[in-house]
Amino acid sequence: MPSSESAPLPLLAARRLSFARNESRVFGPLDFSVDAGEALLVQGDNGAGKTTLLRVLAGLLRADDGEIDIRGTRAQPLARAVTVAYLGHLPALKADLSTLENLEFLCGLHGRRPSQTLEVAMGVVGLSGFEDSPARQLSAGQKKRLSLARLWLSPAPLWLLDEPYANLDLAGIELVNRMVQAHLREGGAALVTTHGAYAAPPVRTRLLELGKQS
Ligand SMILES: Nc1ncnc2c1ncn2[C@@H]1O[C@H](COP(=O)(O)OP(=O)(O)OP(=O)(O)O)[C@@H](O)[C@H]1O
Repeated sequence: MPSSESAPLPLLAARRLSFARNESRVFGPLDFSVDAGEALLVQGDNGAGKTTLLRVLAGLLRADDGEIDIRGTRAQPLARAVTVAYLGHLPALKADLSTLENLEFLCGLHGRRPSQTLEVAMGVVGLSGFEDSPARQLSAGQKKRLSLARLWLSPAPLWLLDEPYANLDLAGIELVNRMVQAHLREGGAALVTTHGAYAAPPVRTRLLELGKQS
């Protein structure tokens, strides 16, 4: 007898997803899904297409073929905007605004979890005391931490993290892993790109390897 309760739909599902530049395939066709409460580790060598895949999932690039569903429905721009938080290689900060003003600006654009304050987020990422510093005065690792504070404040359940460990010291790497763990515990999900498994967050993880398909 069929169960009256069906399994929850994956937060994100991709089918036959592929991307090409100048008729040369960058990745795909790929099939994968990510459930709430789990991480998908996207691995591959330099140039394998990890950043390109995340940009396609974030809606910044258009796939050549395939489908992307969010909770079982074809991903429309509005659904992506409220579902996805994208942490790219570049920090996306306003150099002349203070760290706190940057967070205010970004929360104005992307929203904020009501349970969190900007000051608490600054503390979570180890930037207490830097509230009034202009973003341009931050080191590369501090800029990454400020981007992590923005992520921490985001209400979006799906994190797309492109090389989140880059520029971070050991404590920063542990911070990313703790943030991912906490996010997944609260029902979120994360796609994390990395060159190797060395810094993978200790959470329920699926693996997607790019550059291996024929
Ligand atoms: N804007 C662009 N124009 C043309 N080709 C590009 C562009 N961006 C990336 N590529 C090419 O697309 C391929 C995939 O690049 P991508 O940045 O997605 O790889 P990656 O796996 O993220 O690499 P890395 O580990 O070095 O960050 C590479 O061959 C790259 O040269």
